[in-house]
Amino acid sequence: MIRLKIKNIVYIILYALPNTILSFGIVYIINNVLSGNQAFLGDHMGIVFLALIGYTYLLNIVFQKWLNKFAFDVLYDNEKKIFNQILSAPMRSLERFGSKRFLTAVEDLRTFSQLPYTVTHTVNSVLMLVLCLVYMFSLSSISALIVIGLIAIVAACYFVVINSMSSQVSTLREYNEDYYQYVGDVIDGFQELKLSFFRRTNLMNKFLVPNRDLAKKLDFKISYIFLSVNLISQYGLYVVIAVILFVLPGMGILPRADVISYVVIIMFVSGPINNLINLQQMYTRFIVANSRINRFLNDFKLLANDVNLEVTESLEFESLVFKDVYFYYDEENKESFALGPINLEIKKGETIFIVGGNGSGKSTFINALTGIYDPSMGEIALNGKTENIKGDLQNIISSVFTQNHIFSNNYDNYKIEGNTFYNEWLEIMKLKEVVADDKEESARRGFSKGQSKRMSLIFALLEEKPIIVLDEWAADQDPQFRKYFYEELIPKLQEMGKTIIAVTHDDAYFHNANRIIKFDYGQIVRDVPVISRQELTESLWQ
Ligand SMILES: Nc1ncnc2c1ncn2[C@@H]1O[C@H](COP(=O)(O)OP(=O)(O)OP(=O)(O)O)[C@@H](O)[C@H]1O
Repeated sequence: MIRLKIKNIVYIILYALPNTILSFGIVYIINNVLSGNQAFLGDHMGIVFLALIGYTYLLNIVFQKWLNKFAFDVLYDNEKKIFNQILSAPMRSLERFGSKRFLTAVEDLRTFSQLPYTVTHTVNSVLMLVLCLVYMFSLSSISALIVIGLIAIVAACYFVVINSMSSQVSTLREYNEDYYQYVGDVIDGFQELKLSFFRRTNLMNKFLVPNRDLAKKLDFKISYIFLSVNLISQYGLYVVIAVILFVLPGMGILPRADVISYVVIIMFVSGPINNLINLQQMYTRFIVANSRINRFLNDFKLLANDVNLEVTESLEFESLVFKDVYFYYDEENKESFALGPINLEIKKGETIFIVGGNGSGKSTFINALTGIYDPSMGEIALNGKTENIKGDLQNIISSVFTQNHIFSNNYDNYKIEGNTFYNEWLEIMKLKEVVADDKEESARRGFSKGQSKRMSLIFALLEEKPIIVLDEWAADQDPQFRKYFYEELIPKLQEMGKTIIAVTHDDAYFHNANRIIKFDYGQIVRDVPVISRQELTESLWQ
């Protein structure tokens, strides 16, 4: 997800070099003034000193601006990318990997808001460290080597511990993914949870509490280790200072006169070293977040035929033909449920009821028909065309699914305000008293299940597509409205020239279709025209 281009590296170098020289100037002046170097005690040195501070400040501001832009590009562009990816991903990917992956990817991305702070501090700290080491070498190379050796030991201890942490940080994220699943269950299944004491306590005691306890333990362990390691670095520096004060001069390696410079340098560099150590945990988090986002982008990768599915022009519908179409939920496991072979032709203006027992494959068939599932085998021809028809299919079909959803905003191209068709259908759907006006917010308020299905059907009709697919639409309607739907609304939709494909269990109204297709074990076991009610019953159930 994050790739440093040559241009970015050049920017960092352009910032780092002058910043290094200026910062070095600051340390150099401090040291020389402290050691009483006459050349540095004039009045002008104060002005030079302040000027250096001013320049480094300005340089940092300019760099911060560039870095912030880079980080915000990464953050906000990837937010859009992740949204686009999830919207373009095949339904099967979402079903397979779970929608919580989307939530956690969005959260992982937020980690990168810390990127500018982390990078600036890292660059500054590394430079300061390098400069101070160079300065130490210029005073006494052997002492510098010993000090570097000591710092390297402290750093090595640190990195060993940190490296062992990334898998634990990753495990913590997995606990949090499960946690989000429970959050989703509480939001979506609140009623069911309210209804059952056992369900509530089991969710709490067997899932949420163990999950949060494990997460807390691990989070605490990770924070504790990070904290301990940070303390090692701080106290390690005191050890280094002790060596400079008491060991090196005693061994005659470091002249007494240079001890002050060494200590000042070490004190000066302790801030950057601590920074680098503290920032490591940010890098660990970045690495984990980056690899998780890459995994998300990879798992939900765009399928070529899902990209650029756009409405180009309104398309006439003539026929839809399935030729030996199969669909497997699990391609590897041939024992699992399979739809197919499906062979059928749907013609313009037909009213087809899809019937069959639970789990017989009706909804799976609807998903294949609407292009939501790609067939595993076989061919679907729309108006005789078989290549790249997915976009066309979606341009001619509107649908109300079993679990309909009324969006919080109007994401469609129609307007409902002042729309006579909309107002007319509010009357037809007997929603006029429920929805007082034709404002968007009135159409998107809370409804009863049956009312929300009626509203979804109005929205589907507003799309003005020739085929309308309804999955158990009438199941949530009261008996009166259900009768009204089959006996008046369906004929009205037929008059409008719609091709209707409706999944239904309402056998009392099967005769209101032109054709009944019955599924069993994923296959079409009956495909009968409706001639009379009597004949229909015989041909369907015998
Ligand atoms: N997302 C899925 N992943 C794996 N298997 C699935 C998935 N959705 C459905 N199935 C399986 O596919 C089979 C057909 O399910 P489908 O939902 O198409 O049946 P249906 O005829 O619509 O049933 P119902 O009348 O209960 O709505 C079932 O065995 C079901 O378990």
